[in-house]
Amino acid sequence: MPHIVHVAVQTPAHSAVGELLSYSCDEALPPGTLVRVPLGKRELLGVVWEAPATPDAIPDGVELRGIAAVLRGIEPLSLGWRRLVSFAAHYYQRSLGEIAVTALPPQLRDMTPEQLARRLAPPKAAKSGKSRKAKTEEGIEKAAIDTPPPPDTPLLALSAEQAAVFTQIEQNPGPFLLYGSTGSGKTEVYLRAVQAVLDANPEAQALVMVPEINLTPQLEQRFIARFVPQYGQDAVVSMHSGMTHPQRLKSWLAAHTGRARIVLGTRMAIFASLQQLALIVVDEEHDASYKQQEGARYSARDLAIWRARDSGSKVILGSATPSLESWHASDPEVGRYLRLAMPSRIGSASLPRVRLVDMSQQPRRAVFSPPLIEAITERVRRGEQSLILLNRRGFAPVLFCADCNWKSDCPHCSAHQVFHKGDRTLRCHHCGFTQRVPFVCPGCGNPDILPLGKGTEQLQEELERLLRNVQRPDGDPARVARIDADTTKAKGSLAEQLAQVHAGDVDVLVGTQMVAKGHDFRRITLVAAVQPDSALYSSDYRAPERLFCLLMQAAGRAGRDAQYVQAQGSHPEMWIQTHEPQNAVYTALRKHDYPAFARRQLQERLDAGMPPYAFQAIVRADARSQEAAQGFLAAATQVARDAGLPYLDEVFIYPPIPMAVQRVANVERAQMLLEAGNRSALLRFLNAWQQYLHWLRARPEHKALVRWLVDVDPLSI
Ligand SMILES: Nc1ncnc2c1ncn2[C@@H]1O[C@H](COP(=O)(O)OP(=O)(O)OP(=O)(O)O)[C@@H](O)[C@H]1O
Ligand SMILES: [Zn+2]
Repeated sequence: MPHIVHVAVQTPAHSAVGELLSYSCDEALPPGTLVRVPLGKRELLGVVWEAPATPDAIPDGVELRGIAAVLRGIEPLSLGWRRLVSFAAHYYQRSLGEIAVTALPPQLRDMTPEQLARRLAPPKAAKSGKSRKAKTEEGIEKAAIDTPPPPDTPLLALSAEQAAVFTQIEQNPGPFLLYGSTGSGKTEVYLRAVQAVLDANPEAQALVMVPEINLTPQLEQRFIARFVPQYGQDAVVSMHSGMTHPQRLKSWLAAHTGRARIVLGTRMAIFASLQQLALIVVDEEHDASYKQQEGARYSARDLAIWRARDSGSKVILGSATPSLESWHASDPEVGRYLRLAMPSRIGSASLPRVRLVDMSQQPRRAVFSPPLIEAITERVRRGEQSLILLNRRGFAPVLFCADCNWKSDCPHCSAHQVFHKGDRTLRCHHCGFTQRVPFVCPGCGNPDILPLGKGTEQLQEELERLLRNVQRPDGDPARVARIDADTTKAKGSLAEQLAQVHAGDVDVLVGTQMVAKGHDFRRITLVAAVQPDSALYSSDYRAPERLFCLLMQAAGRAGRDAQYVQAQGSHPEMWIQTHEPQNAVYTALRKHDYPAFARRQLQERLDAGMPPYAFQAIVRADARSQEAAQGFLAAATQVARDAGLPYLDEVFIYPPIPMAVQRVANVERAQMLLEAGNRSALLRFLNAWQQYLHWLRARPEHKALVRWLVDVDPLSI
């Protein structure tokens, strides 16, 4: 008698197809088995979710299609992994199949059992020339194969603070929030914690997550240097979207089979199949890149907490500027996480002195105040490096005609096109629409169109001009470099540019937030934020938190090497040019007082009933017109009321509003905020609401709707 198996498949987004699809099969397939199943005219990858052990009679009149193929050779995915996927699907309001299939390596989706078998076959004896081929593969492969095995770096003696924290991690179950200053040596604590779990159990695995792997090549290198000599090349694998599909499959298989002991990855790595998981590290846990911003909008940091608890692993969240959520959870009175502090920098390095420059007292229109330029000049002359931070790339955010008021608006978005001087283009940073810069004003023919505002390109040009007569100690002219999304498009270029900074080839580095986080620069003694104020006027209640974080992380790049600073007789400084020197964000920053900043912010959140004291979700609608987008949201609210959905009385639904950037690529966007004092009420309501949203979307009166989506625990509203 045939068996019935229930399979998780990725069905077309928002189709009305249910969670699991049923197929017939001649054998009993254990749950977690990878299969290929027919769906319509296609054949898709699926995961057997439920399968009764004894054959079930197929009810009369029901006809089931058969499983097309079983991907043998891959051990079924564990119950733990399936629980994680189910939880994520349920929590983030997506289908099981979508989460399950997107959590698997892309290459598996199109592989026949034969192709997979070939892929899994043991490699033939290495032929000469093979190592050359390996060069084209990136990441750890490359590092491990191209370069001789890294020497086992001598173990650093832990600082007293590191040692105390390490002991706490050994002796407590966690979860831990490692609140360690910039340069306090958090990485070494992670390394020791990983070492401890691997030592304790010869099969144990650790998952180490970073926000963006390309931004932290140093961390990757430290893990390779520490663990590859001990456990071999296969023991450390990466997982991130910059890898090729074959490379991702390779890492995934290594993790799934247990050959990999350490997985280093970005948010996607949270779904790695790790049967012996014993420790999860989430470095820079405050970073917004842990939240996926399309498709299933999951938070890898939050899933890390869930996964650790479910699998009995330890979890360490680390940051110098924790998210307010994690800070609150680690409040001794709340006690959900154990807070571990490392307030001091390694080697008695001190945090930079913060200097606020009141720009209302400076020459009008100066991008760089004269005292800042003087301070940078001095550092160049002494051979020290400076870092200039501006979170806006391009030359100017908009071009403008003073005669007719023409502005370089994007024809497809409610946003300006940014002027890029390097290639003389106008580019929309929302939809990517690019045009040549017009020679004359398209509105009135005036030849004098002006750039308005500043971007990193302009800062670089301005600095080159201001420092043109300044010499480095070797007599060469000062060198100004820029690192942002525009200069680092080519593969490997970021690593190359960072290497130049580390080598001392650059005196002044201009960059966006890309250069502000994570890097262990050794010779930077001055960091300056030239125009940080705009974030103070944002309507998003998280804007001050983001700004404080960014500036504190940026400050953390200065004066990290105590010996160097002392030998130079230098004093690390963080400069902030502002029109609001009295703003609480800056006064807290001045004292490097994250706890004071957090206390004030949390009080405001408590008073206003905002997260972490309340729980939010956003429903967004994209449509051909703003009216249609808002109409869908209004109808969604109405249908929830008409149907008397459970927990509706505990959820506050705000009216629909246009999004801050209302139109992108000719699509109008609207959103609606939901708030509840209780997380499970919000979730239960959303779960009950979902089928109504699908139903509504299929109605003829909403045919102008392009898509709708739910974002649970949104990061920006
Ligand atoms: N016990 C130690 N003895 C000597 N040097 C150490 C020790 N621990 C760490 N270091 C060095 O201190 C520097 C800073 O460490 P690390 O980069 O881990 O800081 P961090 O806490 O992650 O800072 P950030 O939050 O700014 O990324 C590194 O160069 C590291 O090699
Ligand atoms: Zn656009």
